[in-house]
Amino acid sequence: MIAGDNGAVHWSLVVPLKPLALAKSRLSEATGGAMRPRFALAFAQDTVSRALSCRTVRDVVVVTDDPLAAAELTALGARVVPDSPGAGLNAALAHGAAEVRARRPAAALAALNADLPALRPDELERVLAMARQFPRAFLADAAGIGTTFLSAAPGTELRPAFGGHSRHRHLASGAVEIELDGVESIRRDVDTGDDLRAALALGVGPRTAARCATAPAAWGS
Ligand SMILES: Nc1nc2c(ncn2[C@@H]2O[C@H](COP(=O)(O)OP(=O)(O)OP(=O)(O)O)[C@@H](O)[C@H]2O)c(=O)[nH]1
Ligand SMILES: C=C(OP(=O)(O)O)C(=O)O
Repeated sequence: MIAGDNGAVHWSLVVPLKPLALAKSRLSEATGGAMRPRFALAFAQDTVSRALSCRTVRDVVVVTDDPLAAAELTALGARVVPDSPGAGLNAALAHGAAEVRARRPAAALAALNADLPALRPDELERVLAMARQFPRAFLADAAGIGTTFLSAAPGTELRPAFGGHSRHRHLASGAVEIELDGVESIRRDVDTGDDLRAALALGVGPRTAARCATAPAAWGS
């Protein structure tokens, strides 16, 4: 386990991101098809930028084949690796986790969705502090059906089972559910227009706010 000066674990986060032209398909109705990739990029930029600002986050590895997202997220300080398995979300996460452990076998790592534009660093710090107490731990999404965060302590495989009703699958796999009050920003993934309105109510990062400001009537911003 890598510990900082004050004994805090330093985490590697693995963030999966679909090619922007395909990402956030359920948002099309709310944003229009032409704008949807830009929203998907803004969500990822706000997620990665705020995750990188956490004191206990050592690095963020983004798994994506999208060239624009790769350039923009590299500029923010992320390390981008291609989605070489090309076999969906869980294969991409396993690949990202293997990339982290190839460099640092004793890394504490966690998967984090790229669609958390309201992410607050203080809330992520609390989730990470709780997660370090368990071999594997996860946070359910705001709906209580899916998952937005899954961690693996050093020496433990991530074994991601994201997609659809993943909360149940992660519980069944033995991962511990993190039940903390006041971490809504990490649970608020954005799939639909209603999700985006909920994220805006929590307070989104600057790139998502700027994107919503181009259509204030739709988002009330
Ligand atoms: N690298 C990679 N990331 C993926 C893949 N599928 C989903 N993701 C990412 O996994 C996270 C959770 O996925 P979803 O919430 O379903 O996002 P999405 O697939 O863009 O949304 P929909 O098109 O509406 O299903 C998001 O950060 C996605 O970009 C994949 O095949 N490869
Ligand atoms: C990927 C997931 O769900 P969604 O596609 O609904 O965000 C999940 O919650 O595991």
